[in-house]
Amino acid sequence: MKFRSGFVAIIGRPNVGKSTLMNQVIGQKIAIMSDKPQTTRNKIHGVYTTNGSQIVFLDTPGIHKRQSKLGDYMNQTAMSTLGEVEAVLFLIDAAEGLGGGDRFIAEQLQGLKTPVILVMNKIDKLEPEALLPLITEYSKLHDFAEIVPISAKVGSNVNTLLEQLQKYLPEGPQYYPEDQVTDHPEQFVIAELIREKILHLTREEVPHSIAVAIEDMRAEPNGVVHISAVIFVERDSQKGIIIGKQGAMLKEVGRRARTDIENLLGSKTFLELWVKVKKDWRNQERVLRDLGFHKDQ
Ligand SMILES: Nc1nc2c(ncn2[C@@H]2O[C@H](COP(=O)(O)OP(=O)(O)OP(=O)(O)O)[C@@H](O)[C@H]2O)c(=O)[nH]1
Repeated sequence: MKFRSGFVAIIGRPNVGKSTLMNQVIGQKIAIMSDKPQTTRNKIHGVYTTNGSQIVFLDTPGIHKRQSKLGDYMNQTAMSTLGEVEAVLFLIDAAEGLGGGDRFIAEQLQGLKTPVILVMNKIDKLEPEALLPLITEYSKLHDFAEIVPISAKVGSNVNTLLEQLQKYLPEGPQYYPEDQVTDHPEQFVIAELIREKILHLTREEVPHSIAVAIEDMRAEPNGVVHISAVIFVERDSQKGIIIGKQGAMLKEVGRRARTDIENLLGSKTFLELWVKVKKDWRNQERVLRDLGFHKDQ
């Protein structure tokens, strides 16, 4: 049997469970999960390899209505990906039902030749009898190639989804070694781990308008990895919240992030965190580029 391989894009509103699905498929914590929308901002390749096939997942940022220049970048990155992949997984939150956000995405899919699979996620939160009417409703949005209800969190029906996807894979090479699950540099994952801790710990007080940049990362001769990271916020008040009373919040962010980073790297880590205010960074194109967002990525 010939080897089959291909690229599959995951799209959907923020918070529908794209990262959770990616993690369920790959079985490792690479995409970052949070209860706050828009935590996934760069494309993360998750690679799923079996004996006869390989699927490279592109975890595209949430396609949503334009709000700022950052929103623009996210949309463009996502849309340009869709024409180049074997299939698109359009994830929706079945527990929330059909709303303006999903309709907006469906509109963007008009004219797209790539097969789109509607993945109805979070069915663990749904009464079984609610599923069929929901399928009927969503079917009107687009001519979907398949409709697959799943629970990414519990893992139900995820295997069926993977089996369905095999159909769309052409004969092709094994792009990545089978033990590789992501092609993102460790530094990106580390920055996202730090961001995740801040979002979790500060809850509603700090919006998702924070960015983390790894300034320096090197292994000391004794094997300890020294990492220096800067947390960018938009306002002095946000800086105060992240630092906390006598630095307590920043210390806790660092403690939790370090634990995860040590697990990721498999070595002892010294983590240094700085907080800087960059006013209105989300609307400054140059700053966006400095932080690694590119329109043509
Ligand atoms: N009950 C339930 N919760 C889920 C399921 N999948 C995801 N969630 C939860 O939904 C929230 C958002 O999940 P994420 O995977 O971060 O969502 P996302 O689409 O990657 O979000 P962005 O990165 O903002 O685009 C988390 O709290 C998940 O635990 C599911 O199948 N069932």
